[in-house]
Amino acid sequence: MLVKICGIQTIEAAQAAVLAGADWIGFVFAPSKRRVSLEQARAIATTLPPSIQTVGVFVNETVETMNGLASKVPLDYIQLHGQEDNLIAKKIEAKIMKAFSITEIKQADAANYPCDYLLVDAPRATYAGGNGVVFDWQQLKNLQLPHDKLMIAGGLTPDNVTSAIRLLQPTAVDVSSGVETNGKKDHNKITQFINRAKRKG
Ligand SMILES: O=C(O)c1ccccc1NCC(=O)[C@H](O)[C@H](O)COP(=O)(O)O
Repeated sequence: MLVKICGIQTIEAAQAAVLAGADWIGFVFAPSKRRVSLEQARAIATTLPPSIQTVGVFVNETVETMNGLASKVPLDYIQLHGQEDNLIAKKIEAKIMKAFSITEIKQADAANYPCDYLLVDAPRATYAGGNGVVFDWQQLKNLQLPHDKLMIAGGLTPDNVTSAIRLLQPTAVDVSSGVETNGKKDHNKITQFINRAKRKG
């Protein structure tokens, strides 16, 4: 099981994710309480070992801005978290995670989207993502999405991640709010989440 810890804003939180065995850390460049600047993301990225990959999260951003940040941070993946169409994805100069809200996803659109991972998230709320809301997993189970590209998110926590994995059999899981305490990344929760997702300890 691959794990992405999203909304990283400090070197300490990034190191906790690295130590716990995360596969990706996410930097949010969209409107969010977790938004980071290019400089913040770059300062964190320079401390990372090659074992972990970086993801930049964007919502309906211009291709020029996304490709610019991908080369400057640098970013291994761009996560398209808005209503970006296939043509946008084809112009991205990084690997791609495409996020779909469970209320907007259409099976054919998702299955044909040119991306490395299909991320299914909860409905948009205050922000496009990172709202800590669980959706009805049965709705996703009813869609026929390729399991080898499937990533799930939306209100996952150390307590529910095992059940979500058992039911949906994704390749990867993604979390932000569920590994925070009082709005800050909680290193113990990061470790617990990753251990449970990867069935360690
Ligand atoms: O995390 C954010 O603040 C955010 C804001 C705007 C767009 C996307 C955002 N996050 C994207 C993610 O990949 C989150 O990990 C995902 O939405 C799950 O978040 P959560 O429900 O808080 O675990």
